Amino acid sequence: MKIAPSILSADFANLRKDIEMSEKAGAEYLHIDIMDGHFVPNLSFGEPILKAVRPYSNQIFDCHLMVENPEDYIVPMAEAGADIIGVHYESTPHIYRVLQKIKEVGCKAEVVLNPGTPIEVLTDILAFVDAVLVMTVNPGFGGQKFLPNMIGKIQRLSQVKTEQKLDFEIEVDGGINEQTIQECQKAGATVAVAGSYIFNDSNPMNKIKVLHKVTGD
Ligand SMILES: O=C(CO)[C@@H](O)[C@H](O)COP(=O)(O)O
Ligand SMILES: [Fe+2]
Repeated sequence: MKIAPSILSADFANLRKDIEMSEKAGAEYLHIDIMDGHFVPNLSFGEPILKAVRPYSNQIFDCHLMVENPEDYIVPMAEAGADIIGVHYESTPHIYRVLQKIKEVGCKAEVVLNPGTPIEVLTDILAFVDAVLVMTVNPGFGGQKFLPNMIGKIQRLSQVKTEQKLDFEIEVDGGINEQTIQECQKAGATVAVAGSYIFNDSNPMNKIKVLHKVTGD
């Protein structure tokens, strides 16, 4: 499985060091949580941080937008170095337009679902997206407990993917550790975000390696 360390739980005073460590440990993605204090009840950081760290990593920059009016952030994120831009289905009445805009600027288009949003809302856009991010906690904060009900949702999404012979990534985000990552993988997830599990440990590099190891990489 591909691993996406979430810098929300990194040491902000030593961001470059943590990012370089995560690449050295073999993490394929770097997960960047952009929160505006409106769509979710928390503020994180914006594209200046992305721009500042971009020169120090060759990882795939996976930007998870938790903002209102996501269309306003697509061009700034792409210019700052995003590779994948994830937009919440719940954050716009025009999800298809926003996903189109992401592709127009040359990034991969990812749609994100809150725990309470069923996969059926994606029926008519699944063939268009590069990735679906299934939130396995309520968005807004790191360090929350994995919601086990989300396993059935990942399974159903994976089943649709197989039946329709589609090839989007299935990403999971929230409460991922060495147990929950294996349950998500069995259900069909292909990418896992992990924040507090990695960065709250005294040996974060080892934690990234453990996640790869338990998922067979
Ligand atoms: O998008 C989010 C939270 O809204 C995440 O990406 C968190 O950063 C994951 O943190 P952990 O649950 O792994 O601590
Ligand atoms: Fe996230």
